[in-house]
Amino acid sequence: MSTPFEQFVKEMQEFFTPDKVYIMDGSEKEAKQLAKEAQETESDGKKVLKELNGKVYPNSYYHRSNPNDVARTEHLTFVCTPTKEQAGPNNNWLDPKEAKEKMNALMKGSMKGRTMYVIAFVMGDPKSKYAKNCVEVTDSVYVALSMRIMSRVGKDAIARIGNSKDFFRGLHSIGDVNPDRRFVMHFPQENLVMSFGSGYGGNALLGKKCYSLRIASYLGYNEGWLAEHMIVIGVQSPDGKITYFLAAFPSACGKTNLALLQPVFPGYKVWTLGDDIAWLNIGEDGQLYAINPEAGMFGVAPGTGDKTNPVMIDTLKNDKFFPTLFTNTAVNDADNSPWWEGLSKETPSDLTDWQGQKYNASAGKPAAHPNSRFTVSIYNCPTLSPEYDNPNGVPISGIIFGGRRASTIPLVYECKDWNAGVFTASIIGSETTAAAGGAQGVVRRDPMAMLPFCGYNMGDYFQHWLNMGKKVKKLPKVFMVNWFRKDENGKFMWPGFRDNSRVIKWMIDRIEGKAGAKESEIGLLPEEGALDTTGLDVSKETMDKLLSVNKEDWKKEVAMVEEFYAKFGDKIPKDLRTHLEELKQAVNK
Ligand SMILES: Nc1nc2c(ncn2[C@@H]2O[C@H](COP(=O)(O)OP(=O)(O)OP(=O)(O)O)[C@@H](O)[C@H]2O)c(=O)[nH]1
Ligand SMILES: O=C([O-])CC(=O)C(=O)O
Ligand SMILES: [Mn+2]
Repeated sequence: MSTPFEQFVKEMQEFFTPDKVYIMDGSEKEAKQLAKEAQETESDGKKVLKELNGKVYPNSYYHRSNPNDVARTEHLTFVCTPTKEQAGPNNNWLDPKEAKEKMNALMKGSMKGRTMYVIAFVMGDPKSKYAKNCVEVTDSVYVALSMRIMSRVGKDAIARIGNSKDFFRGLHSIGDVNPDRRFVMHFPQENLVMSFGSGYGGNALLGKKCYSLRIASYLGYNEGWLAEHMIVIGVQSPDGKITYFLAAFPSACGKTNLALLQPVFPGYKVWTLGDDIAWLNIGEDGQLYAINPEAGMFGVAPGTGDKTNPVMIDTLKNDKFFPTLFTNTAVNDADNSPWWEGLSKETPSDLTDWQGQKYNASAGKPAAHPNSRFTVSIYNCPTLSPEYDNPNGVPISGIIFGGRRASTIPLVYECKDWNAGVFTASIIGSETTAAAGGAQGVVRRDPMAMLPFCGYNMGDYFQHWLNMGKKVKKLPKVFMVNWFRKDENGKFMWPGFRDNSRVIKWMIDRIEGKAGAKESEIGLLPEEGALDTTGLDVSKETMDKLLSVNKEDWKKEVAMVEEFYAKFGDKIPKDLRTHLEELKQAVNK
């Protein structure tokens, strides 16, 4: 008798008709073999991987994708629930039967002439009761290697699945990378995703956004937990105490940077647990606990440098885990190493750009794609928390929400209580970034930084957040931040990056009841002098502006929120409507 896993592999082989089937064991030896294969394999007119200079970044390989396939494609991403209402206005919807017919027509036989890689993986530590079993099949060796970095792949996963039928099924085929034949279809009720026509992270590494956020959020809704677009960090203060935080910012708005933060104050240290996804459960003691289901980081390269994020540079230079991938960066031909804007002050003279052309700086375009990324194991991170693979996760004392906003949102404020925090998170607005295709810099609502990732109706999701608050014993404090406010000349007013530790320090002091706050229309702002600006090169006037509430701006904000809420009709919980009404009155007074 074959196991359900073996039966699934057989079914997939019959469906995709690849020339070869390869079941990954997850070993380093195998990864080296796959990297070799990738350097010999042609896909979309070029070799899948090119080896980079191992003396600069150990175990590093370069991948250049099709220029039409460099980011998530939200307009081609669907949640296929029995009814449209279940998916909600936050998702594109297609009837599951129709979606399958569409995908079957594209995917049947699509692996002819290729190898089908079978990736059994666990999201979360295999010892954890919160971890989930998954299988992805793909015809992309780049995806297979990326999944090895991002999750726990191979033998242990196959053993954990055992004779169970209960595992996520992810079907991925890169097809001919034609955007007209590209779709990412989610079937939450069947624990299934079908993805065709893209090799890009969020579209193709199905354990990431597709499973650990869209499908998992739906599971969490039914099972009483939360799957969130959040980092997990422990912040150690001089007395040795570690305070655990979650932080949710929309894509390309600073999560990875905060996750690897090097504080400016002596005696403070950030311990990294996760940089993109957190699963939140209520522990036996009634507290909120978080695990990071991932095992790697798929991070934005531009802007990452010695000054902004020295810990990430050390991570990329670590030789612990094989391999590290660089996708759509530029290449410095002087030493065959990856390069991107912000890595060094000077642009190297001998660059090949992300599209494989000799770089000409005078054309005014960046050499690396704005959404170029590295894929690196979290075990390479020198600040990895010893609690990272604690099967119970870590107890959370603070939740930070944020967005990218040139105006309106102060540098930081605290929400009065849990429900005010849920309300504040539900109205987050953020300027769109290069992490998703389409126009950039447009303010849109992105509640909890989950707009593109919530696998069900966001009205129900807000209610689920409120319900969780009723069950958690010692509720975390909730904060809102904005690192991206700009002055009249379009310059960032706050230096950001390492200086963000100043804001975190205030939060710890608030949690401990040591720092002051003053009431405002939107929540609690740091009291005069409560935010430590020692050694900071920002004028008092700028600081005051950063911590101010402009009622005219907020009137416009409220109007945008009303418009957003209206899309959900009576699915918006009453409590959130009341909060909105109160905010409206406060800013109109
Ligand atoms: N001005 C400013 N830029 C920042 C700050 N933190 C991060 N950035 C920049 O914002 C971009 C995205 O940052 P990341 O930390 O990679 O974003 P992320 O939230 O992890 O993104 P995803 O992986 O897409 O979910 C990078 O170009 C960073 O250099 C900050 O405090 N201030
Ligand atoms: O996986 C991805 O697509 C990259 C990412 O973190 C995001 O877009 O939020
Ligand atoms: Mn993300």
